[in-house]
This record gives sequence, C-alpha cells and structure tokens, in this order.
Amino acid sequence: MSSSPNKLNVHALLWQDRQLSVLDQRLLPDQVHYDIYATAPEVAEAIRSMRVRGAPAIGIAAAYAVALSVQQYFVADNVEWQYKVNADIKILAASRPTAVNLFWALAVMQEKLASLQDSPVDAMINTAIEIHQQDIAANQQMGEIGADILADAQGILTHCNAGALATGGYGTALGVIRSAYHRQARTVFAGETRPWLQGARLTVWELAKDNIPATLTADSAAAMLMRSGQVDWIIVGADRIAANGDVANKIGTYSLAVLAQYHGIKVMVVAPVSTIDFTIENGGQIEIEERAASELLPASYVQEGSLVNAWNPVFDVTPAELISVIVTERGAVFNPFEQGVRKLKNEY
Ligand SMILES: CSC[C@H]1O[C@H](OP(=O)(O)O)[C@H](O)[C@@H]1O
Repeated sequence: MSSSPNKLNVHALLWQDRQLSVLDQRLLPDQVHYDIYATAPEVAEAIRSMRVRGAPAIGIAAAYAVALSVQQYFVADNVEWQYKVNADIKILAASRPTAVNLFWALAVMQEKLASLQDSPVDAMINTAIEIHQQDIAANQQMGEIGADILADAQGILTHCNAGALATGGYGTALGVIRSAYHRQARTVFAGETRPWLQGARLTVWELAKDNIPATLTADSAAAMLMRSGQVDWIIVGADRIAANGDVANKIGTYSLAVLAQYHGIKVMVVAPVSTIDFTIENGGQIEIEERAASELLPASYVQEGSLVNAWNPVFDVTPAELISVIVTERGAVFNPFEQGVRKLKNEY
C-alpha cells in the first residue's frame, strides 16, 4: 500500500537555514539534485527553465523568492529596499504566464509586506512557509474528497505530473490517487506527456517511490486505452481555472476530455482554490504559454536556416462541459458547466 501522507519523501522545494533548495526536475528520474538559491532572480530562472514546475509549486517557490528578496534588501529606516523588492517581484511575475498560483502567491506576499511596519524579514519568511504548509494540507484534504468520489472505481488515467513534485507536497491529482490507493488498490495509467515528459519522467517515478504501481502509456495510446474499458476516471491537475469552470492544464488534457466524453469516462480536475482565477469569466481569457521550438524539435533540426519549425503550446483549455467534477479543498463542484466555480470564492 502507498505510504501515509506524511511519509512520502518527495520534495520539489525545501526551505532550510534561510535558503531555498530546489529539486532540478529536468534531471529526474536519473538524478535527484538540489540547487540552493539565495536571490529572487535565481528562483525566477528556476521557474522559467522548469527546474521547478507545477502550478502550486511555482507559487510556493515565488513566495519563498519574495522572502529571499526582503531578506537580501531590507534596511531599517530606509525605503530604498522596497524598490528593489518590487523589481524582484516583477522578475518573478514574468517567469511563466499561465499558472495563476504564481500571481496569487505574489499578491499574498505583497499584501503581507504592505501590512508590516518594521523588521519584515521573519514575517515574510513565515508567510511563505504558511503558503507551503497550507498547500500540503489542501492537497491532503482534496485527496480524501477525491477518493470519496472515486469510491470503488478501479481504472485511473492521469496526465502530466500533478503530484508532490508539482506542489508543496502530496499532490493534487496524484494526491487523490494516493488517497484512493491508500484505501484499496487501483489500476493507474500515466500518459508520458510529450514533449517535456512530466508523466514518463516524473509521475511514474514519484508513484513508484510511493509503492504505487503505474503503467506508462504513449500520449497517442489514450484513445485505444479508453476504448479497452480499463479506464473509469481521467484525473488531472490545473494551472488556471476560469470562473465558469473552464480549465487550463497541460497540453493534451483537452484531447483526453473529448475522448473521455466519447467513451463515457468521467473527468476529475483537482486543484486548490489558489488555482481559480475569479477575475476571468472563461478559458478564452487564459494566456497559453508557448515554449521554444527547440524543446519539441530533434536537435538536428535546430539549426540556422532549418526549414523545420515547431509549434509548442504547453497548455490547453478544457471547456467546463467536458469536466465531471472539480475538486478543491473547499469542496467539489459537480458538472461545473452548470454554475461555474464562483461559489468557491472566499477571501484568503
Ligand atoms: C498540480 S497541477 C500542476 C500542473 O502544472 C503542470 O504544468 P508544468 O509542468 O508545465 O508546470 C501541468 O499542467 C500540471 O497539471
């Protein structure tokens, strides 16, 4: 059986001795390597280059980065330091555009900073730690809510990595899979998730570390797998959810949802409320990150004058009508297309 929530030893981020250790996920599963960062621009580059990735993990990393910036620049009786911190916040905000957790975390940290009169360093560090710990608690709550919904369902297909590596710990979609597997064995399939291979390199590695068997599938095998009758639920994470319940997530999620509807398979999206962008009405308003063609092209095509280019959007939007349930730490919204997710709005 999988380990209990607290025993899983997979951490995308570690705060130790006033420094941030970041697991370089580009090197997994071959290498478990942490880099230590002391400045916000270093963390921004770690987010941009996907050393750390996953909507909640990006937000938590940004929160720690703001704390690092305040620690680096704060000077008593002098307001100059605030300009430098604000410049760092702008650098962090420019690192990746789609995951709203990044901007949510920056807003929480800015609000906290504005409320402090003096000696803000420890208060800002504690706020970042709270954001981290709240994310883990939310994931464990969502895990139980999602496992209740699954009941005895056997076959699960997940996409990308929405696990401990993408969050503060435990995971969103993988959190549900962990909690469900903790109750009774399930059959778990993981899509490889080209081109960055979060499924092939991260999800199956993370589940194996947690004693949860998983079967890797090519992204293009999803339709045949669903037709085989082995899948009861598609369970995925999210990077930004619009007020009407449209969901931006890893590229390929939309295809899975269309296939799921055709095959009568249910779709569960698992995300903390910090992933909901209540300021936008629908998924058409979500900026979809396009990454370099070189991340998709074989190296031999990446050369001056090559006639081969690549279109590399790394997220897509799944319309609410293709989603059966959105699970958050504040509860589940079934058939989100009916009323959206506005009822989940609450002041943080
Ligand atoms: C916990 S949901 C994480 C979410 O982020 C991933 O994207 P990326 O690896 O590019 O940061 C993917 O969309 C996951 O579902």
